[in-house]
Amino acid sequence: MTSLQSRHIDNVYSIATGTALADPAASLVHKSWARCVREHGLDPTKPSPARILPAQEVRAHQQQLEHFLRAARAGMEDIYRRVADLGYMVLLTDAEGITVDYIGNPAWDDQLRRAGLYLGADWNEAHAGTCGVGTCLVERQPMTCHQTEHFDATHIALTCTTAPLFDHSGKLTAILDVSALRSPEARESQHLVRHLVSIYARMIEDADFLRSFRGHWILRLGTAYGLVDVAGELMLAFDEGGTVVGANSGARQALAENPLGREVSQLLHMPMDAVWRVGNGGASAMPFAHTVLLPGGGEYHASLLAPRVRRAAAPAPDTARPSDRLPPLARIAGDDPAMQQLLAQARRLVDRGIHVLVEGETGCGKEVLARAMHGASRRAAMPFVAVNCAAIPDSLIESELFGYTPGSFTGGRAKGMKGLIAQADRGTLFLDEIGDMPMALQTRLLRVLSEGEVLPLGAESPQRVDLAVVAATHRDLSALVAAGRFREDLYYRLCGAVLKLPPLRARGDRRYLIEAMFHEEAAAMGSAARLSEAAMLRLMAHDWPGNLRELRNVLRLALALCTGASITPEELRLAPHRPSLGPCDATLSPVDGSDSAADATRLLDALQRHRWHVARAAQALGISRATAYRHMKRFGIVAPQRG
Ligand SMILES: Nc1ncnc2c1ncn2[C@@H]1O[C@H](COP(=O)(O)OP(=O)(O)OP(=O)(O)O)[C@@H](O)[C@H]1O
Repeated sequence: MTSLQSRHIDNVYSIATGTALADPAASLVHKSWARCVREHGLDPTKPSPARILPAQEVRAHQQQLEHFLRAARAGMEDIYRRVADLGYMVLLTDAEGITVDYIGNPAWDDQLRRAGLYLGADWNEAHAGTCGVGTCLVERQPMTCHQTEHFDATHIALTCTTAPLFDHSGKLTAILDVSALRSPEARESQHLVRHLVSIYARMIEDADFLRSFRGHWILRLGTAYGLVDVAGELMLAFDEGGTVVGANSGARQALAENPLGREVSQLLHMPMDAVWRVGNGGASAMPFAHTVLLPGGGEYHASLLAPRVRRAAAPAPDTARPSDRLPPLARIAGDDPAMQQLLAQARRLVDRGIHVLVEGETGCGKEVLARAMHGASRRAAMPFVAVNCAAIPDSLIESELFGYTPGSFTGGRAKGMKGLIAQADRGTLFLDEIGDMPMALQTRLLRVLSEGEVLPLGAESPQRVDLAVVAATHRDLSALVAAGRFREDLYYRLCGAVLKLPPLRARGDRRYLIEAMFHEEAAAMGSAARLSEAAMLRLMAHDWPGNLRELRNVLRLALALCTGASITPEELRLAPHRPSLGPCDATLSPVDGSDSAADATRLLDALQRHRWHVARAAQALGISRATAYRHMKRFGIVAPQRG
């Protein structure tokens, strides 16, 4: 033992046992010395050699951190390149203090191994005494343990600088350590190393964070505008519903409260559409950067990273607009406040086992909303089955919905048929025009919803079904209940939550809708035509009724007729606003006689022009097929017999 080691042992002994006064400046170290003696039962007079675990045990520790080690390795190699010439080596331990990776100069292999700066070395304070790794594990903050600050006299030649690494939930996962066998005596010589270790610890954490949440949306916030895309200091990962599922160290520190499970919009005090627009570029002059003020103070620039796993699996076509990358629900509206409120509500309902009723005028996007809720849910990969209760003749609706067993139904298929309800099992059942469902079937549907079982016609035992149900109506269902035409118990069962979709005339995001529909129509037609700004302005200013289908038809027609590179206002066939063939219910919304006559003529005319193809005629009129059928019934229009 050298005289330096003897003096060191005396010093540690007197401070750790309280016979000498601890130095407040070295309080972290002196606190640890006391801990080593009192809690870990270590004896400073008996230095012990470094403990290296056998290879098999090391592998078990490495396996626990398998994915993390890959991200860490890249960071370790990078930092090693910077410090190798100065005589340092780099090691990484797990949360128990076991060295799971290391990089050092192979020429010093023996010395490094003896000193414990080696793979498998156990640097837990309980065994190794005060040291960079062990004490950092206790204190959870970057630190330097320089030479005689070590507890064990074996280690007093070393200098070790460490920083803790945390996972997305704040759990300590590893310690990054940069150590040297020899170093200048002055502790200050390690300042720069300390900065480097802290920076690389954050970089490794963030690389691991980005890897872990590559299937999620990641909002990055940084104080330097030009750097936020490459190095967001704060990162929040969230799902399509806007719920935070991960936060990096920077975000956890800046946000004070635990962000996990909170809604990103609440946390940052910004509406969800503003969060999506960060990724979308919005109308901002700075396409990818937006400013966010954190509740606790501090102004940050933001950038939004879309999920990369899904994009790799289904690459977006070149023609995709930025909004095509948005989650399903965010895609259906622009910055209309009422729509944003409705979408926030819809997001909260997804995957909650609550049946949803969507109310809105005909053609205002009820099915589009239902599909988006399905797309945003855990059921997205399962079927979305849309049933238009008004379009299926009363005589068929029962067998279509519930299915039937072989031979149970005259005129049915020999093999029987799986009903639409069973087809929607584990997915979403969309019941459009629910107000048109016959009373007898309402009773059967109620049983499906309350018992989660469906009984096909002719079957003896029911089948279990797991359904998310979205029902839609353009009628006032509560009035139908009051009129005794809709079962009250079914009404309450269906409207676990009611979403009221505004009509087109009330929407303030027309530019967004027009762009979205134009893009879809142009892509479907393979057209490269653009919509001129003048045409866009004309469309935005038009006195639209409630129906989005009419808008789509105008765009489709303009694209079909367009001969140049862009569509001019003159190429838009905009009908003057007139009452369209609207809801049709004699008791609830009586239609004035003259309008009825005009409606009947227009409907007949459209049906004849489209050779009695009801769907096409309905499309030309801007109404749904179901609405067309209802009006046909109402006016007594019957298709001529074929053949
Ligand atoms: N957010 C949207 N973006 C683009 N197109 C939309 C959007 N919402 C609705 N549409 C279009 O408007 C038309 C009508 O939408 P949808 O069928 O969802 O309405 P609906 O209310 O279910 O109609 P109905 O009452 O007739 O059943 C469709 O062509 C649809 O693609």
